[in-house]
Amino acid sequence: REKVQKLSLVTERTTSTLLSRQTQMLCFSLLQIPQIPLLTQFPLQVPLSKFPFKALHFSQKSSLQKVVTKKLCGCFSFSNSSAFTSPDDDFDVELGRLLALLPEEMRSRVSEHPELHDLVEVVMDLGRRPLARFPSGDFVLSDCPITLQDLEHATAQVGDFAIDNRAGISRTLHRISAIRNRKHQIIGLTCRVGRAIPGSASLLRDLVQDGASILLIGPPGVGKTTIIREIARMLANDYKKRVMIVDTSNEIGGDGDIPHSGIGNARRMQVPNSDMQHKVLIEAVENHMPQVIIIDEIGTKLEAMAASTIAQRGIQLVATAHGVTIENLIVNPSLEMLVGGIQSVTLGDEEANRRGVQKTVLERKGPSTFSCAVEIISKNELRVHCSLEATVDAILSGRLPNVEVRKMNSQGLKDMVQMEPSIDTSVEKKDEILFEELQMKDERIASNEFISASPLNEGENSLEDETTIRLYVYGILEVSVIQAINQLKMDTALQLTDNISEADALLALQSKLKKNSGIQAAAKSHDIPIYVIKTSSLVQITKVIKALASDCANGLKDSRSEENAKSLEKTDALEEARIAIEQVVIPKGETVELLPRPSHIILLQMDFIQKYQLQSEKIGREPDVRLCILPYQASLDEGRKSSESVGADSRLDDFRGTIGELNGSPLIVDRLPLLPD
Ligand SMILES: Nc1ncnc2c1ncn2[C@@H]1O[C@H](COP(=O)(O)OP(=O)(O)OP(=O)(O)O)[C@@H](O)[C@H]1O
Repeated sequence: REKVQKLSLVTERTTSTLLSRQTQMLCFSLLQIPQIPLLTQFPLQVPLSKFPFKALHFSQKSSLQKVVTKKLCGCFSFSNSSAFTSPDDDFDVELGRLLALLPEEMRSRVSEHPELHDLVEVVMDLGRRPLARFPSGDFVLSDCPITLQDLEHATAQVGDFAIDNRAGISRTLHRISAIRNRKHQIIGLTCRVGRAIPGSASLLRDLVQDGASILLIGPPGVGKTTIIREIARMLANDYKKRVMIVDTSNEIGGDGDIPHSGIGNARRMQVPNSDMQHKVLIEAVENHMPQVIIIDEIGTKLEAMAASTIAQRGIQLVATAHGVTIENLIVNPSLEMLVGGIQSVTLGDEEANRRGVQKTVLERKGPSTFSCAVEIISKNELRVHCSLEATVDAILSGRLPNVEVRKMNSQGLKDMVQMEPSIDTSVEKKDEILFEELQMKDERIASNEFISASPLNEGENSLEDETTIRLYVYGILEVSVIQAINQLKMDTALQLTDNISEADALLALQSKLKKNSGIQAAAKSHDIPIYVIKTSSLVQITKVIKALASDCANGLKDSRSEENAKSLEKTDALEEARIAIEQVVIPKGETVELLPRPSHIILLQMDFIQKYQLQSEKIGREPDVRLCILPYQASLDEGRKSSESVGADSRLDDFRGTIGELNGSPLIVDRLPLLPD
């Protein structure tokens, strides 16, 4: 009822008969905009019969308010119209100037779009259908392809295109970028809607206020210029700083010689062409005594050097650069200077050992140009590195940097999450982890290498502490692995070992492992599962350790323990056979009966005995089946065949005779066989 009463106030000055249903809707909507009380104070000079609304269909209240305001500003003249203006009104007028570049049909299509106020760009390419880009997606503005006349109509209304093929519309923030053919004729236009958005930098207010030099990084179109413009305004108006914008493409301060109100009291220097940006930067410092310098798009080494020089003079610097993360800058030879420069340092043996790293490491060369950096993820989310130097150092040493994730919630309030260097839990995929479990081959068991090792001790050790996983690391910095283990709070459950034979798992860098067949063979012979990562980043290491831990929880450790126990039994059985042969069968020519063993171990013992060219026989019934080593020479081919032909329940005396009959070989060994090497 209250609203209806207000409505009557609004309509009081009009003739009620002129109020169509739509007009009533409009007036009703006006009640929701803050300027509505003012409206009644202004005599309307245009009869409402000329009211231009055909229909109103707006999805969002805010859009509705803006459109209504704009329509009123555009269609009526008020005796004191300046009292009625607001930033929204200004924007609507500016948006109108961009839309004026478009042919009539396109203009009306885009004007009717419910997301008009969020319009990002209009794209016009010769011979193609024009597109309007909204945050929600692209929208075809006309089925008629763009003609040369359409392009000429648009370009005639904008300023001159500079060497970077960008132009603007005077006293607006829009950016018109041209695509040319080989004859330099314009055949395409990207018309970017520029807008000053108060509050777009509020997530960074604390840093701005503290006088931090801030580098904003983000991909094209993410909103860097919009934020930097607001920072310029904030510093100049709210903190009363002397701010100078070096405005290379006139994007921050808008086209024309009078800067846009969006930059507040900040001053702006134009740049004749982008190659001159670094010179204008220095000139700004030398001639205009700024406390703050704002630069959009540092892209070349010269610009980076100029920025670095300015920072050294104690001037607060706020700049943008293309890229997604700090790593992108570190690996960019033109821009690495912004993060302090990177150099390769060779450490002495002692220092490398102390740090637990390779001898050649990457280090930051000097102080970074900016004190902090901000990765712009989206218009509402930023990743803030409060100490850029600490971040760079962390990245270079393979650690995760400290980062604050700042978000704007739906109420426009700041949400802040402090991220300690930790695991990237969003990436749980195991696909980058190549897990390979290598099987022990039985033939290795009978090898001399196996026998000459001291597996009994190893077995004892591995059974000592069943809960601790021992990890052998190859090709990866041990400090990084230790850091990952500590982050996962697994330092008691997982320990590194230098001895591959006592390891439960091998963690290796894929490229390094491929080149070292020795390590692969060692892992095979010790039956160690191999976990491989492609890069030795902390995130990868952390993921692989989590995978290892989960495999262990699912039985790797148990199976390893079983394997160890099995391996121990095999070793024991072979050692028993060796001692029997070397101390009794050969020197004394006597038969030795071995201990009962499982059938697969008995097979290994038979193979082993065969290497001494001796005969052996199985005796007893399950579970007491055992071997007898006979002091008879056997041919390698026949040994096992002959022995297997004998029933397990035969008695020793029986198969002595049987063997004699089968082979017809002498019962007494007349020559000692050669011992294995
Ligand atoms: N907070 C915001 N809310 C709504 N629109 C925004 C916001 N920030 C930026 N925009 C819009 O997004 C578009 C791209 O913004 P802007 O030009 O600032 O991006 P940029 O990162 O500087 O792009 P480029 O790297 O191509 O210069 C513009 O149309 C701008 O008006």
